[in-house]
Amino acid sequence: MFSFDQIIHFALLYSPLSFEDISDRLAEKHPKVVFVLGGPGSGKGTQCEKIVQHFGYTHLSAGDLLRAEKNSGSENGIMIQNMMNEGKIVPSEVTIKLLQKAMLDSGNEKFLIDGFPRNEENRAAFEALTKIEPEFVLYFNCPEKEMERRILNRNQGREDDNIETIRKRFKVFLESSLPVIEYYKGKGKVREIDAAKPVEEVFEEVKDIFNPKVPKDENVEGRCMCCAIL
Ligand SMILES: Nc1ncnc2c1ncn2[C@@H]1O[C@H](COP(=O)(O)OP(=O)(O)OP(=O)(O)O)[C@@H](O)[C@H]1O
Ligand SMILES: Nc1ccn([C@@H]2O[C@H](COP(=O)(O)O)[C@@H](O)[C@H]2O)c(=O)n1
Ligand SMILES: [Mg+2]
Repeated sequence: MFSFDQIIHFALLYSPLSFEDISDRLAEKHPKVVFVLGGPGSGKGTQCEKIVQHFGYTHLSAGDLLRAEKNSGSENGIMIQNMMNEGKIVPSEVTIKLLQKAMLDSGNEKFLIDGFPRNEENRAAFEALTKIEPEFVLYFNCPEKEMERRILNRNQGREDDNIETIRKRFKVFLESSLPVIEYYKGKGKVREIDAAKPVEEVFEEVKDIFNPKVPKDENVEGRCMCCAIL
């Protein structure tokens, strides 16, 4: 037998549901979304895997979804391949539809959306179509030289992990993605992390964000529980 989520998945794949239909179904789930941003190679995917293990989120990488769509032989495949090879940002409606499908498919309500929104068009379109406001934005800040070193050592067979495309991706990050981070800074939503440190040290900082320590109440410190309550 198929689960409710599987039925929704097939319905989305094989019927021309509008953005409004998909958005309504998603809104019913009241999803909790964290955007995960940072330059190419800053460690977004690496840290997302760890957050999933510790905090029960579903990780959705916009880049991974686009790569899967390209490989599926979809009508958008060639366009996605060309954009990725140039480090350019794929039109928002393509990426948002993939994200929405994946969110409905997951059966979860907590999502790490990695590598999205990548530009102002992504941000505004997602907000308009889904009406979802992120809980916060996790920003992995890392020097370009370190990101370049990491990507060139990644060895995952990604076609865009070559020095020519890497430089283009850095340029797009500076020109189009940083302004999105600034936008969310203006709303007090950015949690910035020093991503140049080793993986486990970065994750220590990440954990504090997802699992904030309860601050000690100075007035209560040093008193017994009954005095503290009084
Ligand atoms: N803190 C770290 N220190 C050293 N290497 C790291 C660190 N974090 C990730 N890496 C390595 O750097 C490479 C890039 O990491 P990852 O794929 O997580 O980056 P990303 O931000 O998702 O990149 P992209 O935007 O290109 O998808 C991987 O090979 C990963 O193992
Ligand atoms: N919102 C997005 C995210 C990604 N892309 C394209 O995918 C490439 C790889 O992305 P990663 O996050 O996996 O590095 C990226 O360079 C873009 O071409 C996109 O178009 N829109
Ligand atoms: Mg990644």
